[in-house]
Amino acid sequence: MSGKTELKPGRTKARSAIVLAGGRGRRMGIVEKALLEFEGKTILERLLENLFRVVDEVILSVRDSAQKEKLLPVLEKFPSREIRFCFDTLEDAGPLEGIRAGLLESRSEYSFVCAGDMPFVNIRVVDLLFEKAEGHDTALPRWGDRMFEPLHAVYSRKLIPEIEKAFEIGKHSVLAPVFKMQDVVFVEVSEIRALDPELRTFANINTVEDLESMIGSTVEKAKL
Ligand SMILES: Nc1nc2c(ncn2[C@@H]2O[C@H](COP(=O)(O)OP(=O)(O)OP(=O)(O)O)[C@@H](O)[C@H]2O)c(=O)[nH]1
Ligand SMILES: [Mg+2]
Repeated sequence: MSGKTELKPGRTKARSAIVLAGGRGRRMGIVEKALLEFEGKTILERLLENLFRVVDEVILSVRDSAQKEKLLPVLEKFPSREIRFCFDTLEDAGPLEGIRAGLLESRSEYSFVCAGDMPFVNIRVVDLLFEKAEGHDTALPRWGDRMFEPLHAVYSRKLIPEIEKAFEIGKHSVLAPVFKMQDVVFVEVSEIRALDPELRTFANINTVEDLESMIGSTVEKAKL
């Protein structure tokens, strides 16, 4: 473990992050959303910069090696960081397959999972989720009774067998295996708001207009 992270320099337990990037960005017209660029940086570069302030390694969960090649140039900006790729086994099975591959690759008991189309992930919120998850199975943000943020949560490795079981019975929703775990800690959005008043940490970009309205300027689409 590097021990170089900013928020908890003396931390002894390794932390990983899994960035899901294997989607096809269909709503945007098939683009690599992680490579959308604004104010001189891609979403992926922003995410890596932020995440490495609180985790020791980042796993990029992609669909295949062709996609890996497209993301590789961003990694050149992080020469001393531990960044690895993992690949889907099931094709087009959605984020749950990406999470499974990521957790299998992770060297830590706990991993923060986020979507690769979240440009504003807040490291203090990530740190809070790791703290809440410690000694439990997951820390899952919750809005009121029914809405959750399963693509912005900390999971223990115990999720892997639950994902396998979900696939066996044809379930692909991320929440299905999460709710099979015994000890889920819910983190209320009101608590997260204290660290990130506008809750930008959860913002994900599904259309170019989403992003342009958030940043108030135009966005460059990466060519495929
Ligand atoms: N590894 C992996 N990641 C995925 C897969 N499907 C979606 N994701 C990722 O999960 C996150 C949430 O997915 P969506 O917002 O639906 O993204 P998307 O699938 O690229 O976009 P649409 O095609 O427009 O639905 C994104 O970061 C995706 O890259 C998949 O099959 N494998
Ligand atoms: Mg999305």
